[in-house]
Amino acid sequence: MSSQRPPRQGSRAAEQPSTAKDGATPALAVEGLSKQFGSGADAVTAVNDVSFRIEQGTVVGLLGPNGAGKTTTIKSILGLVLPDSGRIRVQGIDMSESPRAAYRHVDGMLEGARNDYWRLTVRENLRYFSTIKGVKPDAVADRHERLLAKLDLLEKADVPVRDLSRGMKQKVSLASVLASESDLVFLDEPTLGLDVESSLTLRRELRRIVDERDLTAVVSSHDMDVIEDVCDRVIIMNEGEIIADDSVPAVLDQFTANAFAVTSPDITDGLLAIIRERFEVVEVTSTERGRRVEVATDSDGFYRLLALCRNHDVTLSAVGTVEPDLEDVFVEITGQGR
Ligand SMILES: Nc1ncnc2c1ncn2[C@@H]1O[C@H](COP(=O)(O)OP(=O)(O)OP(=O)(O)O)[C@@H](O)[C@H]1O
Repeated sequence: MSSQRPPRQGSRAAEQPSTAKDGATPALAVEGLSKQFGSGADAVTAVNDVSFRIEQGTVVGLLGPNGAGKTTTIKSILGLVLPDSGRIRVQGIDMSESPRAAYRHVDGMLEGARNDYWRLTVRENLRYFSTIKGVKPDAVADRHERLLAKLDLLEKADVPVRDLSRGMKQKVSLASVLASESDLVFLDEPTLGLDVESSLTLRRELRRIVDERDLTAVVSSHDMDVIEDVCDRVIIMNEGEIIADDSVPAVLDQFTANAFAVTSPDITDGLLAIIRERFEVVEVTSTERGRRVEVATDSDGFYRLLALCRNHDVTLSAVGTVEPDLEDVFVEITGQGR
C-alpha cells in the first residue's frame, strides 16, 4: 500500500511536476479538468478546474454532496463525458492523444453496478470482461478462481447472473471489474444494497485484493464506513471544486473534537434538565456505567460541565471527547449531510 501523502487543499496542476517526487509516474493525473453542461442562463458548471494525481496502489475516496461533480469527473476519466478542458493521463498516457492505450488500464463500476451479462454465468462474465481488455482468460483462470473464492461466489460460479440475489449481482459486478486486469478501477457505491455482513466482507476483500495486486482505485460512496475502511486518501468535492484532499487520518486530524461525553449512574432527570438548559445536548443513552450524556461544546464548556456534575455530587464513571468521524468532517466542510 502506498504511503504517499498528497498536497493539501487547493493544489493546482501548474504547481505539480509531471512525475511524483520518487520519479514514479502517477496512475492517474488530472489537470485543470472543467465541464459545463448547457449554455447561457441555463449553464451548469459541473466541474471547475479540478486537478489531482493518484499514485499507483492508492485507494482514494471521492466524496461530495449531490451535484458536487463527482460523477462528471469520473465519467470524464472513463471517456463517457467529453470535458471542455483539462488533461487526463493514465499511467502517463494522455487520454485524448492515445485513448485506446489509456483505456486498457481503466475499468469502472458505475452506480453500484456494471453491465454484466445476465444470461451468462458468473464465471463466463469474468472471462468475457478479461477478453475485451485483451487478456487471454485461460491465462488468468487461476486468478479468477481465487477472486470468486474471495468474494464467496464459487458456489454460484456456473449460475447465470440473472438468477442471483441483488447482493450477489453486486459482488459479480465487482469481480468483473477486478477480473478485467485493469490497474485503475473506479468503484461507484460498491456496497450499495448489501446487508451489513456482505458489506463488511466486500470491504475487507476489496482492500486485500487492491493491496495484493497493487491496484489503484477511486471509490465513491455515501457510506463513510466504506471510505474509512478501504481508502488511504479522501478527495472531497463541492460545487465542482476540490475542497479537501488528504490522507484519511490527516483529514480527520484537521478537526478537533467538538463534542464531549460524561457518564454516571448519578445523572438524574433534574440534572439532565439543567444540562439541557446550559448545553447543546447531542445524545443521551443508557449504558452499563450509567447515563451517558454527549454535549457539543468546546473544552471550556467541557470544564463547566464537569464542574456542574461535581456540584451535583455526581461521581463520573467515564468522561471523554467524542472524536469526529469522516461523516462529521464531511458535514462540517460541505455544510451538508449525505
Ligand atoms: N448530462 C447533464 N446535463 C446537464 N447537467 C448535468 C448533466 N450531468 C450532470 N449535470 C449537472 O452537473 C452537476 C454535477 O453533477 P454530478 O452528477 O457530476 O454530481 P455528483 O457529485 O456525482 O452528484 P450525485 O452524488 O448526486 O451523483 C449537477 O448540477 C448536475 O445537475
